[in-house]
Amino acid sequence: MGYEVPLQVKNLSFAYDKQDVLHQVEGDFYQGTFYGIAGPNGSGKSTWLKLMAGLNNCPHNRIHIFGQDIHKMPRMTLAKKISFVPQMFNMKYAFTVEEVIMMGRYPYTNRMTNITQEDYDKVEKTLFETNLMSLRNRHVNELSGGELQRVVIARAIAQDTDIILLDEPISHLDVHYQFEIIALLKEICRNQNKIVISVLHDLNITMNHCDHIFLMKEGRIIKQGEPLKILTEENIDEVYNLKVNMLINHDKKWITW
Ligand SMILES: Nc1ncnc2c1ncn2[C@@H]1O[C@H](COP(=O)(O)OP(=O)(O)OP(=O)(O)O)[C@@H](O)[C@H]1O
Repeated sequence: MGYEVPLQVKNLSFAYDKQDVLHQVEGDFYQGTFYGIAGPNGSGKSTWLKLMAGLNNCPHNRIHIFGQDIHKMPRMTLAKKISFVPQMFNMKYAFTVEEVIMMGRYPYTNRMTNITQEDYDKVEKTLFETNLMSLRNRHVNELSGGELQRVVIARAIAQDTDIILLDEPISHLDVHYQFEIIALLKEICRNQNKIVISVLHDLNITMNHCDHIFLMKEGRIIKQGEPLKILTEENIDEVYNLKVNMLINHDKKWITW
């Protein structure tokens, strides 16, 4: 089936039981582009991301991935197209870091019964890229929150999908790893031509690193576009009810309050 937009969301509304949470959300997503979704708590960011990940029961004909309705895609086909890094995760079992990253290869290994050299190579490369070599044999239930977060991001990278969705991926990371993970996501996005979509609360990171952002409020997209045009003092006041100042210094922009 033909398509013009690799990932397309059209007129998407969604409710949990009787509570309407998303209202006519729309977005076109292209490869090689890093997208941010920002907005206040409870504005529907995670719900939208979960619908795009196929985790919530998506209405028919609202999300198309390479021309196919996500609603009709078999789970394993979807798992080769989209990886998802959730906001909350707990790892109760004593798997090693390396084993958890290998779990990202699940869609390619006939449910882990046929792990090939390609899968081992991919895991090795991911361990290196995400700076997790020194932790590879550690048990994930004994890691710090930040270390675990890097492992879950690494698992998504090893899954090698066209689309990577992340829900606040840097919230537990110190500034060094925040920088490293954002730089890695941008590099993967550019060099491997992926669509990366991340919910981000840090407006300065969103401003300086995303190519395109969606600003949400109460289940609606209020504005979308290039960060510098969207994260204006007026728009931030409208969406967050907060007076901020914008400082622009050469190629860096800072929002302060
Ligand atoms: N599983 C659920 N069942 C019922 N209501 C839910 C569920 N998940 C979220 N909600 C509600 O839907 C609304 C949007 O939640 P959502 O998690 O999508 O917002 P968010 O913008 O990601 O918020 P945050 O920034 O706090 O993570 C909220 O009112 C929330 O209480």
